[in-house]
Amino acid sequence: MISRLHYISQETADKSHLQNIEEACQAGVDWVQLRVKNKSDNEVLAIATEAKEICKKYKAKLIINDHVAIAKKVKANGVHLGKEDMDPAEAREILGDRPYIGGTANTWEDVERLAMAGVDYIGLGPFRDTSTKENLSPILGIKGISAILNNMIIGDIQVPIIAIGGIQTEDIFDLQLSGCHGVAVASLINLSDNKKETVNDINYCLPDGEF
Ligand SMILES: Cc1ncc(COP(=O)(O)OP(=O)(O)O)c(N)n1
Ligand SMILES: Cc1nc(C(=O)O)sc1CCOP(=O)(O)O
Ligand SMILES: [Mg+2]
Repeated sequence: MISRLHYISQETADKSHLQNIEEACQAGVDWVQLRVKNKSDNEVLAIATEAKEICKKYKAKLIINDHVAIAKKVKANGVHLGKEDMDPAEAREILGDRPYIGGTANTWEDVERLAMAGVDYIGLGPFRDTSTKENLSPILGIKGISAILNNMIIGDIQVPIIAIGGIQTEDIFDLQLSGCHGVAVASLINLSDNKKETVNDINYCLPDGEF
């Protein structure tokens, strides 16, 4: 089952990826994407190994951003791959059937391509501007996201869509009404002064149940 809330790790001014992951898990997230940038493969592997232990303790799924070999080594629950990353079909060959493979889309053509490639979910964004990621694709807003979701209905494409990029709690009802399966957030949780309350508020806006 693809969770409706995807928590994305970040280093913040005073906390490491691992500290933020532990706090997010304590606050109740059950899907953690480890997104480490600008570190060597060995450093990412070391962080991923510890992240796996934290996720195991809290029964959360661990998804590794970008690094397929590291996902395999630490027996992560899946990988998230962007346009510049490994092709999802190649990742499937390496990882086998079980792990989740997610892909990033910014356009309808991206969604069609990823659906054909057999990804398990699609991260669709950016919803709005955000300083969490460099070199953002064009901003979609609710109109852009709704247009793509309508095309999916017309084309009978049924891959869960996870909206991403600058999402705040008050955006989530509209995103959910537009047909998104869920949302992915980094700074909303990582910078929160009360992570439990933030996670509860996000979950309140998302329906229960399986896709
Ligand atoms: C759920 C989700 N959606 C999109 C992304 C972006 O992935 P990518 O395009 O590979 O960019 P980076 O995250 O690697 O900068 C994501 N990570 N998660
Ligand atoms: C990792 C990422 N990918 C995006 C995309 O549009 O593909 S936006 C984004 C950043 C998400 O972090 P925050 O919730 O802090 O904005
Ligand atoms: Mg990437």
